[in-house]
Amino acid sequence: MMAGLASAAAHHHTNSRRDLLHGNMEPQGERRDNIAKLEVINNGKTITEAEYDIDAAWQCIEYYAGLAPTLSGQHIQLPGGAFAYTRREPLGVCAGILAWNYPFMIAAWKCAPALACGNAVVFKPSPMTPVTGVILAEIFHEAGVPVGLVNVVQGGAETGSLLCHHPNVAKVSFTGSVPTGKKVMEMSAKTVKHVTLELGGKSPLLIFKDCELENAVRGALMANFLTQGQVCTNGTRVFVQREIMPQFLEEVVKRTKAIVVGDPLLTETRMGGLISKPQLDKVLGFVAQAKKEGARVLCGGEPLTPSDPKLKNGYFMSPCVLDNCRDDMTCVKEEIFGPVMSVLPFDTEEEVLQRANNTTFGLASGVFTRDISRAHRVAANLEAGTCYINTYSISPVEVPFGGYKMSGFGRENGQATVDYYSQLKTVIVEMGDVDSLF
Ligand SMILES: NC(=O)C1=CN([C@@H]2O[C@H](COP(=O)(O)OP(=O)(O)OC[C@H]3O[C@@H](n4cnc5c(N)ncnc54)[C@H](O)[C@@H]3O)[C@@H](O)[C@H]2O)C=CC1
Ligand SMILES: NCCCC(=O)O
Repeated sequence: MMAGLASAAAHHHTNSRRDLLHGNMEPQGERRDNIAKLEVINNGKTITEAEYDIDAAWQCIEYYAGLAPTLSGQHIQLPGGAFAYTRREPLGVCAGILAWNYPFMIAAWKCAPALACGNAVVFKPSPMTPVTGVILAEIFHEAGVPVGLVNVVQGGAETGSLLCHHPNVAKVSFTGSVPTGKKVMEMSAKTVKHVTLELGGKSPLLIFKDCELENAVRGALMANFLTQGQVCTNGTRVFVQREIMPQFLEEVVKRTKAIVVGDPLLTETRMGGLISKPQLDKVLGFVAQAKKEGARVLCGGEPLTPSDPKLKNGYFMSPCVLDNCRDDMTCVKEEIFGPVMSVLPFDTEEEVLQRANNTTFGLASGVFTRDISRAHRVAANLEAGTCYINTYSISPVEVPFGGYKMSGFGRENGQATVDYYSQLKTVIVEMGDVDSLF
């Protein structure tokens, strides 16, 4: 199969990539609503968030469709009239191994730049969420993408491992946990594949006393409770300057308690069910461990059964705010991947920067302050691939997304991603006689 994909990629490269991507890719109206509903059923996130994800997916495809015709090389003049130029060429077959938290959107994040750079794609959704990735592939097909250029394989670890070992796969782009990411890198090393790893995080959110408190509270909620807290960039270590801790906690707890948890297909619902029973048990286990280590549960952290009988077998829990946290606690050190916010007091900028960076992760970070100098100084000093100033959790397609440290490497979205889905060929041209020592 991979040889066929490689030839599809070559054919695609010599045709107009922009035309392929510009074929009617935008799912509109009823279709967009249906994909969003399927995403809810697939994943458990709310319909409001799922609609956002579907829109973000086609924005990504539109963006790379626009970028495709701008890809170009460089002309370099050499002594004596000789010159060189570079060509940006595809890698070949790019494999995507996906997580379950953003099934449709992440499939688009992996396909769009790969296709724009002239590659073929084969991606594997998580076995927890196999549905909507297939729809994306169908949309590509309907839009005129040649057979063999975008492919979906279903399966779990074994299928993922086959992709990482396959000699005709040129690149693997992986989204998921750190332990699996390490395995993907190791397996891909055997055939020296290009690798992008989008892994986990334990991101810090720094809230200074001079912040606009209302926005800081909103930011902290967005940083913790989207998609039931199952978001890799989540700012789950919320450092709050001691002087404003009481007001901050009062507001955050009041609003966390007001989050409507329940049927994710209803537009008024703000939190749906977690992905699986094991995930729910794992998250509740983190809350239990936090209590044991001295954290105080200010709200939530309990399994929840919505009143609607059809939801009785769902994996719901009440969103949780933990106070009295210390940096050495398990809930502060490990990625929980559930709706659990840990709040920590701090006194000085220097101290909080040192504590914020004291982690092996480095995916995202955030700062709320009205002091513009502080904001940029803190952003420069935080060890993370993204730093939000006075906002959190947005991932516009125009902007590179990816990690530092054990949160991974390579980038998705933005122009920078072209570097990770293409390779440069240098062509050197002599205009005169060959200089020879022999
Ligand atoms: N930071 C993030 O974006 C994510 C973090 N997680 C964390 O990871 C934990 C485990 O969740 P999983 O879905 O099992 O994550 P995972 O990282 O094991 O799986 C992600 C993807 O990798 C595939 N995979 C698993 N083992 C593989 C292997 N040996 N070779 C190649 N592919 C393989 C899976 O089928 C899935 O498509 C969660 O509880 C959560 O804490 C999970 C998903 C996303
Ligand atoms: N805001 C996008 C996050 C994507 C991810 O969790 O993989």
